[in-house]
Amino acid sequence: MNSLLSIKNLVKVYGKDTRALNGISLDFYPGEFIVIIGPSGAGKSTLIRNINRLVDPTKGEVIFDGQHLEKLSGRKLRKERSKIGMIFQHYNLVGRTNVIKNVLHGQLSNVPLYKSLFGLYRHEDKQEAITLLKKVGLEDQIYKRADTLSGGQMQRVGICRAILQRPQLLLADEPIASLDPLSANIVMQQLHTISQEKKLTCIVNLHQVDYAKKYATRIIGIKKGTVVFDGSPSQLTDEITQDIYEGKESQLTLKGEGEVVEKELDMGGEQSKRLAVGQNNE
Ligand SMILES: Nc1ncnc2c1ncn2[C@@H]1O[C@H](COP(=O)(O)OP(=O)(O)OP(=O)(O)O)[C@@H](O)[C@H]1O
Repeated sequence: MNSLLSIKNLVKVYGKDTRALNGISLDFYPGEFIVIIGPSGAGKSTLIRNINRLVDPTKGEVIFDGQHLEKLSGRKLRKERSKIGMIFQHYNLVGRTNVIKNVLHGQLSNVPLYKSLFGLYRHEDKQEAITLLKKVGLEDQIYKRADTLSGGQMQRVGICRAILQRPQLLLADEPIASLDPLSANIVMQQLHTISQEKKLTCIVNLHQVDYAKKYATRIIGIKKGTVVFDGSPSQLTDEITQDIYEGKESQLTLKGEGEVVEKELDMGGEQSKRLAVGQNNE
């Protein structure tokens, strides 16, 4: 099967020396529900944000639907981006606007500006927005202002908005991190159900390993900007999980040419150790 998204030797360095991604290569296939796990600072958000170019890669390739996204800009980039839906931790809704209009914003890239300004959305889009909102149990909230909803309800609106965009790929950056356990479970369940129904490829960053095991078709473990696990939920043993999360929180920094230094953040900040650097690392 051809991959929908292929990432090759992706490196991201923030500022002068914060190395968030350390040369990641991955292929993602149609219909996969992938959960990315890893400790805080591992590079999960950076990886997701490099895919849709919310963050620009320092080096490497992001090939989506046959296009090199790292090389695109302007209209071409916007066109490819419109095929990638995004769900954010803090929902990113327009609070003073009602729920259905927030969902219809998902279609903005396909609607001429003057139409969106006057709220002239296509009938079929409105119908689909209502169907989606009913599906996630928000039929009574359709005309309420978004900022009157609970966090869990807001995230379900976020899911509907991303789906109405009719994407090929759905990215979710810690979609349940701000929710209570009950709301988190509902949101994960609905995200999983809808993306499986629509046969969407979904990449989700999560801190909760139990949800990863429950919903993912494939789990990727990231540690210090490197893939340390890539397999099925049943292959993710307690030992491997412990290995991914064990150790002190640390940050990779660049020192001079080709030398990476790992700084242990919880040891007063100053204790560093030199790492062996492979051929592919910069
Ligand atoms: N905009 C930024 N500017 C500078 N450094 C950044 C920026 N964003 C992230 N970083 C750094 O890059 C590294 C990876 O961060 P990232 O947010 O991708 O990790 P994460 O695994 O998503 O963490 P968390 O689970 O806590 O959100 C960290 O060392 C972080 O401090």
